[in-house]
Amino acid sequence: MATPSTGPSFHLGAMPGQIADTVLFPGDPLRAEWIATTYLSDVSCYSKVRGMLGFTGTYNGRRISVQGSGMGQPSLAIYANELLSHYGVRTLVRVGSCGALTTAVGLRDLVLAMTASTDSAMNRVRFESFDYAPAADFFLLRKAYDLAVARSLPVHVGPIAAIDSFYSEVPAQLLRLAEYGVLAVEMETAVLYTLAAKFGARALTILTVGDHVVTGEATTGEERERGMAAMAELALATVTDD
Ligand SMILES: O=P(O)(O)O[C@H]1O[C@H](CO)[C@@H](O)[C@H]1O
Ligand SMILES: O=c1cc[nH]c(=O)[nH]1
Repeated sequence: MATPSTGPSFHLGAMPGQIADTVLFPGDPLRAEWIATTYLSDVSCYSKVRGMLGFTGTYNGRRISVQGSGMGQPSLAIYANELLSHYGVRTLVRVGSCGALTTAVGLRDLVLAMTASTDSAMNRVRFESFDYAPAADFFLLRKAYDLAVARSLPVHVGPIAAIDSFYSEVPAQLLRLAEYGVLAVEMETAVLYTLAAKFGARALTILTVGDHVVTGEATTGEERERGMAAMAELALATVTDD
């Protein structure tokens, strides 16, 4: 599907130029609104198309946008494609929630996703039988890790899994992934890293543990919408600390 060459893209209501080259990218559009209104100055909402809110403002003098991606790889891929190809975005930092797969990672800890395995068909279609390995931008990852350590945040770096089914029919598969060192599960990062690579852009996923697959602990919906300050502040520092 082509997107118009001028004017707004198919799924975002912004004119070219209204979106910054650096975008924070939460799944939840209300988390996007919370981050934008809490941390950015001179904020304007550039898109409400389908309720997938997007905002641009400034942070420490730098122009930053915050865009909801929706849940799952097909949804995120629509917005990532348009941000990268139509609006010239160069840096995407997903700020999401995840389920921890190991007791080494606690509720509310941060996880920086080094790689993202997936059961999604999106890359199988793209690469046919070849198993592509979606990976974070090394420099964003290193910056985020160093800043997290300097802030004494509970941070973990490692592989995650981006799976299509929140309500998995094969929970044993999550245990198998954990045996192979996968720290956490969410639903978007494999295609985010793939599309950033395709467009020569940088991407990183920073996650807050919102529930624990092993212990059954969980945060509230309210906290997943507006209680992820450490993650939002780390993401903003990562993209503005040169
Ligand atoms: O909190 P967000 O960023 O939406 O991320 C996680 O939460 C959603 C599932 O509840 C999925 O999108 C998953 O990846
Ligand atoms: O995708 C997700 C997000 C949070 N918790 C999970 O178990 N899965």
